[in-house]
Amino acid sequence: MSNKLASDVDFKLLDVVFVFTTQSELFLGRSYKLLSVLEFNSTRKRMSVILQDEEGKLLLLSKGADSVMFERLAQDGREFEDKTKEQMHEYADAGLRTLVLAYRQLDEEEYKSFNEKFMAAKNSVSADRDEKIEEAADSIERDLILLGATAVEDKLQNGVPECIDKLAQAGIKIWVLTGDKMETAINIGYACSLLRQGMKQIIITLDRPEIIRLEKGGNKDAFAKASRDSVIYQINEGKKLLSSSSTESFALIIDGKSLAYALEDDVKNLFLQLAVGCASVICCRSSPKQKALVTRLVKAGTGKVTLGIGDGANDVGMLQEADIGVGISGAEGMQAVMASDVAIAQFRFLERLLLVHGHWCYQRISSMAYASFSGQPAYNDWYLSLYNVFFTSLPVIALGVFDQDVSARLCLKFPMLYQEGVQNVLFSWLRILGWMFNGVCNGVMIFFFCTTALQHQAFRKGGEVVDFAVLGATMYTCVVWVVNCQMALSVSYFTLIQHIFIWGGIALWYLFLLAYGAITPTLSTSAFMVFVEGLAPAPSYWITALFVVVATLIPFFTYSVIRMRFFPMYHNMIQWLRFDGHADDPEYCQVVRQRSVRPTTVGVSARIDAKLHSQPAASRRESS
Ligand SMILES: Nc1ncnc2c1ncn2[C@@H]1O[C@H](COP(=O)(O)OP(=O)(O)OP(=O)(O)O)[C@@H](O)[C@H]1O
Ligand SMILES: [Mg+2]
Repeated sequence: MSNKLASDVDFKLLDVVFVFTTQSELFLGRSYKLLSVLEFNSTRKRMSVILQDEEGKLLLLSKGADSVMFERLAQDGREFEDKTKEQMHEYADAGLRTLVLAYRQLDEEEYKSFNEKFMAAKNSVSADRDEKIEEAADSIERDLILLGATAVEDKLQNGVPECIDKLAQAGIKIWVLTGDKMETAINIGYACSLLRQGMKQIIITLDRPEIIRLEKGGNKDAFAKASRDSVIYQINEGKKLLSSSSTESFALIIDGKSLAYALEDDVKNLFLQLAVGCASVICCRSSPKQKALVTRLVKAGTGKVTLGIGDGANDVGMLQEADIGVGISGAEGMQAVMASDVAIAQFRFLERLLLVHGHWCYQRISSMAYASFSGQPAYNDWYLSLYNVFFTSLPVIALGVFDQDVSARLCLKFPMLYQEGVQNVLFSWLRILGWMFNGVCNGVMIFFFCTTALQHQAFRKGGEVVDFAVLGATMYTCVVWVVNCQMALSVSYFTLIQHIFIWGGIALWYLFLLAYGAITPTLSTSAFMVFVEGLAPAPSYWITALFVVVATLIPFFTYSVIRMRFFPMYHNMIQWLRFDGHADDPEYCQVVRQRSVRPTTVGVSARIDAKLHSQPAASRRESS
């Protein structure tokens, strides 16, 4: 970095320039006592110190951005104003970062009253401490005498233009939000190829003669109104220009003062429309808050995903507002890195971060979205172990041992039913796969219903949201209910044992939760007190369980009903006899018999059948 001083700076300056290091020790044979430091921040855009020299003279020395320093000069302190401005333009055009230097002599009284105010502000612990300090500082940093300007070369990091080029090719829109002066920002825009010759620049600025005249006039209201109108007018002009040509590409450059008006509620959408239509957008002299507001505007206004990248404390708001904040660690301290989601060491690494890792992650997450690469089971280990043992096994055993789809009497009455076994219609692969499919569907439904029902809201009265243990236990409750209820739906013949097993299995789950949750947390881990303190007092647990269970049962229930009603198997038809009370209606029984899996060829019934068949078709139809 090279430090250059503006050439016409009064040589008195040499005495003061170096005092900006915080030591109060001596330079050029003089010693100064450092009395106060008015710190820099990106909103103030300036920094001052108050010194006392050997003769006891009090000096306030300030340095800062041109936009704030020039308006703080005294009427008689502007001797070098035009010359300095001219030279600063030159420096900024060359891409250098400029600072304006100014000073003022203070008298004892003034310093004393300032110091009291300043110390009180610094020592205050109220929420408006910063505003108080700012106010105190503001009151003394006035009526300054211009000394000159410095210019510092602020080099782009390696590989920035190439990186930006790659990102642009990837279809990413790039906005530059900087605290720098407009000329410097434009120059840097060229250096990193965001701007190029032949691109039409739409510049929105309040650096216009009529506005400056009003500002000097001192009527604040008139000035604010004129500024606002001017910004709206310029935005509208820009939009007209934009719509007049579809082939040219445009760059929008806006300074901080105009941005303040452009971000007002009723103007911001207009501004966004203009900005979105431009190929590049550069916001200069923006404060940290404006950086954050612009990011929010883009995020909310376009619905696009935003990424903020920055290295300084002035980027923290923006990094936190953006969907993804990337901090660059380096010369400007650690604030940006600490506020970021991802930290990198150099800007150019962003290329690899997005184009390589971004792509891979996207592709991986698309197939892993819900587990997020985690092998964490949703259920406590003991829930899983006891699933087959206590909560769901007994009804299955009861079904396997006791179930009767058709009563003994009907089995005997319709011997053809036996053919279902001989022809093995019930043990088909399709049926087995169908049951598996049913299981998977139920699992998926329970998971997604429960997570969506519970995820984004307060779970209990106190406003607590669900944690993993509560979510797991809720899902498990639904699983136990669904499995047992499906069992109840599949059972054709209820005995007391079936009832005890099915409803007992469900009751056992709650008893288990109570008992297991009551033992020490070292053993019960995530289930500790989960029912007593977590689930039971929360109405949302009971409501969720009720609705999820009913909803999950609907597909199975619908399937069973449709199957039974429209595509009955032979035993289903016989079951109907029981339900419809047709069991003793000989004609109906005859119809059922005729629908059997295979026609009978020998025996008494076959003889009757054969006889029926040999009758004329018309009378047969009658008899049916
Ligand atoms: N230590 C300082 N003392 C006085 N003025 C400063 C100091 N640092 C920066 N400035 C002035 O304040 C302005 C704003 O600084 P800020 O840190 O917000 O942004 P920046 O560093 O210029 O740009 P970027 O946003 O790209 O980091 C600078 O352009 C400069 O003119
Ligand atoms: Mg900076």
